[in-house]
Amino acid sequence: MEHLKPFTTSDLKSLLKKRPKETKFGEHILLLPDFNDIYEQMLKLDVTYVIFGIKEDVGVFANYGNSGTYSAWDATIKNLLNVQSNAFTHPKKVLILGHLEFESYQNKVSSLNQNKKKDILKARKLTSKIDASVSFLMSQIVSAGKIPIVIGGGHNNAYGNIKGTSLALKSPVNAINFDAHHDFRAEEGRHSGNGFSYAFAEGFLKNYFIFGLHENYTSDTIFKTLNKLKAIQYSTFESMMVRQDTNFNTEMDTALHHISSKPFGLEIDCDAIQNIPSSAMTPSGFSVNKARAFVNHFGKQDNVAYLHICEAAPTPETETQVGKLITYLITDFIRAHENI
Ligand SMILES: N=CN[C@@H](CCC(=O)O)C(=O)O
Repeated sequence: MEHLKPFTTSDLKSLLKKRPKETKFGEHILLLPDFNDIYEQMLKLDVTYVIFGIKEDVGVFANYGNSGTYSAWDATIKNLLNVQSNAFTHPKKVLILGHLEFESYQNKVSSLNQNKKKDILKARKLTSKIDASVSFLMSQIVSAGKIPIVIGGGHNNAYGNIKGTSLALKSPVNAINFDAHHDFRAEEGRHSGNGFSYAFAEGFLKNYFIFGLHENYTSDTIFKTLNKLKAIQYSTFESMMVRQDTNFNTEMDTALHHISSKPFGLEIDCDAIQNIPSSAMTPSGFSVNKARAFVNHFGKQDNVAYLHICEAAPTPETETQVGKLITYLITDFIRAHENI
């Protein structure tokens, strides 16, 4: 498959840090022996989760955001492989597939200027090409009966995740989004701020819940749109964590009620977590432990169809912490789902 870079045994060897009397996660995960007909191979494998990365920040650029989401996969994989293999982490249930790489698009975008309208349009066209790869890979994994765990890239990739899952299941799907932003901007060409509006308009997304929307970053027009649509519900960060009109657990239950009657995507935007390097880093947001509790709550649902952790933008100084954060979220998800 074009753009898919396999994760190989030599990649594994170079990242795994073995230690006597310990067994690391990476010593028990599965890899594909070759990359011909990955669907057929996945079908035969006794794994539940297929992990892959998306190395891109084209969609964030196309939405005037700060780049860096390209690096989240590399930061994550070196950390994930080196956590412990034990009764809590379930590595034998995991296939590490590899990552989607868009080198020529990334190079192209590095020569574009966000202040030029025509350059933004070029980046939006490239984003829709990325959509095609993401949705195809997602549809292959979901059709093979597995749960994709998708790491990295901008939130534009929610579109490909939802579309691919919906095509595989031959039905629209629901989604829950832990996010400071609605990502329901106008259909003005694809970017990181309109993955859900495109998926909704095209009939791939049915019920959508935005959890922890920041009131300062949602326009009046968008609030009117969201309030008009029955299929969309939201709770704001301020209503839970500042004014305390409601609370985190009550809102998780409201959200669950809205989305869990059919297969749903679990979308975690790292810009909802306080002080995490991301495309829109925030000094006011949910704690890491709240994010972990959220993943646990939705990860343990029968109908969860995939997990996507996106928008983290690590630097060389922060990559260990970001990799560790994403690893906690991945293992929380697997642990919750295994204990259903
Ligand atoms: N949830 C993420 N959202 C996008 C868009 C934010 C916005 O459009 O305001 C991002 O940070 O890139």
